[in-house]
Amino acid sequence: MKSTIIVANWKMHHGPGQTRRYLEAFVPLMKDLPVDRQVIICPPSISLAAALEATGGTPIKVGAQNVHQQESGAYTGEISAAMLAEAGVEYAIVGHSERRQLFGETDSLVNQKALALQNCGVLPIVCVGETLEQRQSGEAQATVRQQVEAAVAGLDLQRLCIAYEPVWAIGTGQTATPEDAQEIHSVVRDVLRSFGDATAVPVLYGGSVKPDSVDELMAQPDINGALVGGASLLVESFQRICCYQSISPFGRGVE
Ligand SMILES: O=C[C@H](O)COP(=O)(O)O
Repeated sequence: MKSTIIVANWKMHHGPGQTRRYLEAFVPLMKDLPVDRQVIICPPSISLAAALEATGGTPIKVGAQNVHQQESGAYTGEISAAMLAEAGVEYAIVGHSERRQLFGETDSLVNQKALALQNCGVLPIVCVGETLEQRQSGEAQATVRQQVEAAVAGLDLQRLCIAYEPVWAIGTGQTATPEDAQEIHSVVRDVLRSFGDATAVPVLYGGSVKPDSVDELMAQPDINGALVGGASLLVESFQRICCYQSISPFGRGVE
């Protein structure tokens, strides 16, 4: 796996036509992408085929935003991990806070989804993060620790990404300070150590990442990439995020 992972989560934006137009403009700009970077585009399910076609033969990968935990069955509107794999999708986000808050996804369900993905050769990007209330009551570390412990059980650490996304920073323009983000990332790393080779797992930061905040965030020793929502919707801002200039005195943390 590349040492820095930049993921675009388009959420419910960009249908197939817009996906094609975006990638026609974006893909050529990635010729200047530093070699240590992996860019992953996660469009809505209906745009996965368009994204796969537009990125075919390029280093850009495509990911889904969700998956169902069962192999198949009467689950109207759902998509299985095997279907994603068959289509050529290599990554999938699971446990995004919007799924947890709006669709009632629990830690246990997130774990089942991640296991289903790994069983089909799709790499899970597992999201964790505390709410504002939890942060203000001093429970940020404990919340994230518990989410990671539950999500990672039984998973192969060699084929996993974690994304730390403080809920209060998502879509608010209020990015965590690099120091606050680093503090939680080191907690994530600590939990991962109890499961195996913690250095194998890229830990991404998400929550109002913008072109002008990405450099400092990526300079933190335990931050190995970014999960970008709003700023990934426009080609120009996402290109600037992907091609950020590393100012890290540490180098990247993942080997
Ligand atoms: O998955 C992406 C995150 O929810 C961050 O979204 P945002 O960059 O719009 O805050």
